[in-house]
Amino acid sequence: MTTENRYEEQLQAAIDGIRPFNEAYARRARQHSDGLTKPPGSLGRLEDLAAQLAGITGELWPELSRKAVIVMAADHGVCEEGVSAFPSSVTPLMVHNFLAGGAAVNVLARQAGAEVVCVDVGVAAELEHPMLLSRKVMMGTHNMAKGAAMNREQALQAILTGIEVVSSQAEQGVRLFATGEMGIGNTTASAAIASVLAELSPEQAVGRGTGISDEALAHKVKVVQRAIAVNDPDRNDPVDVVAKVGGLEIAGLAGVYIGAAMRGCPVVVDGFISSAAALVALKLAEGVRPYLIASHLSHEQGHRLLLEKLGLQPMVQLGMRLGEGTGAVLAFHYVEAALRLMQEMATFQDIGLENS
Ligand SMILES: O=C(O)c1ccc[n+]([C@@H]2O[C@H](COP(=O)([O-])O)[C@@H](O)[C@H]2O)c1
Ligand SMILES: Cc1cc2nc[nH]c2cc1C
Repeated sequence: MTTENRYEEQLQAAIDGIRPFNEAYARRARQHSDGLTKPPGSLGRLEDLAAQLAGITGELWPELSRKAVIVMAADHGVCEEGVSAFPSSVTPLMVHNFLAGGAAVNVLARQAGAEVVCVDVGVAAELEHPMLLSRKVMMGTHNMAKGAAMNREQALQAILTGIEVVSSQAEQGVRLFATGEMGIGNTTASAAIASVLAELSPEQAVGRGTGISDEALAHKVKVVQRAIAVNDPDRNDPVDVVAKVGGLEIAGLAGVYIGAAMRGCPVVVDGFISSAAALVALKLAEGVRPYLIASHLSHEQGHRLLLEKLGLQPMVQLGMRLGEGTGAVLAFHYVEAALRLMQEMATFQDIGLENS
């Protein structure tokens, strides 16, 4: 059997292993929240979140205090087309920053009591650090405007890496995940994926990323159009799409969603890139859907339409467009709030009001 076939089989086995959502527990959580000392439904999305968490875990108020953001890092050959405001050399510098604890995501993770797990799935520089998970599939992708970003085997390897990282974290006791990424050029790859898999036009999907000019934005649209024309990705085959016009960190994050669903763990989706990865995961395995929690609406132009296509509703809009998992880690506070309300609020029965 070829390596590629072996990877295909491993991915299929993971997809087949996704745990079904427990509707009965979601209903029980709703009954419980209706009995709490508030008008029914008055805690809005927090009540939906509590019901979702119960359905995911099969527990009324699950213990989710061990939490981690998985930050997948990789580089993009398409950067040679001039699609980002920053050079690819920033990617390894930011990986060092994550490992030293100095990036925005580190600050927000410390505040939320979460671990930052940094994975090199394809940074175009040699990286070594005791805290870095070195899972390099290749030294950055090829330029998708000229040919496939990677081959199918590499895309499968990156997806399996995401599944493996989440499984190992879950085995170490982590129960709540967030997705994050670092990769100069990855809004171009994400826009191409959104164009093909969510059927957005490149004009709708392409945004300013790290902050490009009007002129560079028009050029970035053309680069995405060219990448799709040159590679002709098969929209019915998400692995083909992420291989030809995607990125290693995006494939890795698709694996993170599948791995979380296998392990019965909720996973909070960050911004535009993390949402493009969620789209790949959902096209691979619809069973991932109930495990996804959208966090924020990114300032990146295509994010609103992409979330609509995904059927996900973000909790907040803060004008953020950083990535790294920053928006998702902020949303850990809402997850914890939903659980604490369920667990700590008095019921009508407690205060002597039986039939509210
Ligand atoms: O998460 C988002 O919505 C988001 C929006 C714009 C930019 N980013 C981050 O910026 C980098 C990609 O931007 P660019 O312009 O290089 O494609 C990458 O490291 C992302 O984490 C992230
Ligand atoms: C400095 C910097 C930090 C980032 N974090 C995520 N993407 C980024 C892009 C840049 C340029």
